[in-house]
Amino acid sequence: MRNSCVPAVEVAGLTQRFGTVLAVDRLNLTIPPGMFYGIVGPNGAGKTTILTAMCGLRRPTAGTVRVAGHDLRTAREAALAQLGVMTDGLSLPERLTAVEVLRYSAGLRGLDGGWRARAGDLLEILGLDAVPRTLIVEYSTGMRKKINLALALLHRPRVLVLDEPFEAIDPVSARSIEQVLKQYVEAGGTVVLSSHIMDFVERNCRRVAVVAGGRVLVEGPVEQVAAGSTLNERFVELVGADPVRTLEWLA
Ligand SMILES: Nc1ncnc2c1ncn2[C@@H]1O[C@H](COP(=O)(O)OP(=O)(O)OP(=O)(O)O)[C@@H](O)[C@H]1O
Repeated sequence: MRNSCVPAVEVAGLTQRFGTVLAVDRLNLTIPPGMFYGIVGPNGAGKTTILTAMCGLRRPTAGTVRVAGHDLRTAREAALAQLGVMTDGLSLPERLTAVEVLRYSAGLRGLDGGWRARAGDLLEILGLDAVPRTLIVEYSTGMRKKINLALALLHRPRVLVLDEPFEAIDPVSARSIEQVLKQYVEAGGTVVLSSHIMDFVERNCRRVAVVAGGRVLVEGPVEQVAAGSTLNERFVELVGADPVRTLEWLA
């Protein structure tokens, strides 16, 4: 049985330096299980860096990350077993087809035969079943995103970490992915995602963290963070948007 008291993800004092750049600054986040959680922020805010540390893809300068109670430093294997990850930085076996990649991943993870039915469902929902012979190397950006999502879900992880899941995804596929994520959360899974699509975050996420300069500006239930405006308006207000001066040379 899943322990509903243990946070799905707990980030404490997370700090990431890249030379002189302080990308994440002593960040704390606690994400309860069964949560649809959004991280938003302007370009360069630190979202990808936070999610990368959350998935154990980079060892942070300081701080700890626990996934379903397992510390990524001291119980890495147990923590990673709970995670499904979709981020652009992951490399794929380029000379395989979608089914072959999924079979390869199922083998690496030692999954039982149930993976085949799940793979079939995922490929159908994501529209990748229409190109069964296409190699990954021939995939478009959006198709790569979709196969990464299928790989992230194949082993039925407890926590799904998605960096910009809708970037380069067409609107029809985006709707399918949104429905899959909703089902996943309804079934008790936790989604943590970064996005610039405020409508999506407002529609689906129960809690949101607005980050800038590697720090959390505000965090809480989406309606509370939006504080009577749309999330988009509140975001602009929090992050600060200077008026754009007139560019005479455009005339
Ligand atoms: N590998 C790296 N080496 C050096 N600096 C990095 C590296 N990765 C990120 N940074 C810097 O860290 C800061 C945070 O970057 P990050 O990619 O996490 O932001 P982001 O919020 O995901 O931005 P975006 O919305 O544009 O994707 C930026 O100043 C960026 O230049």
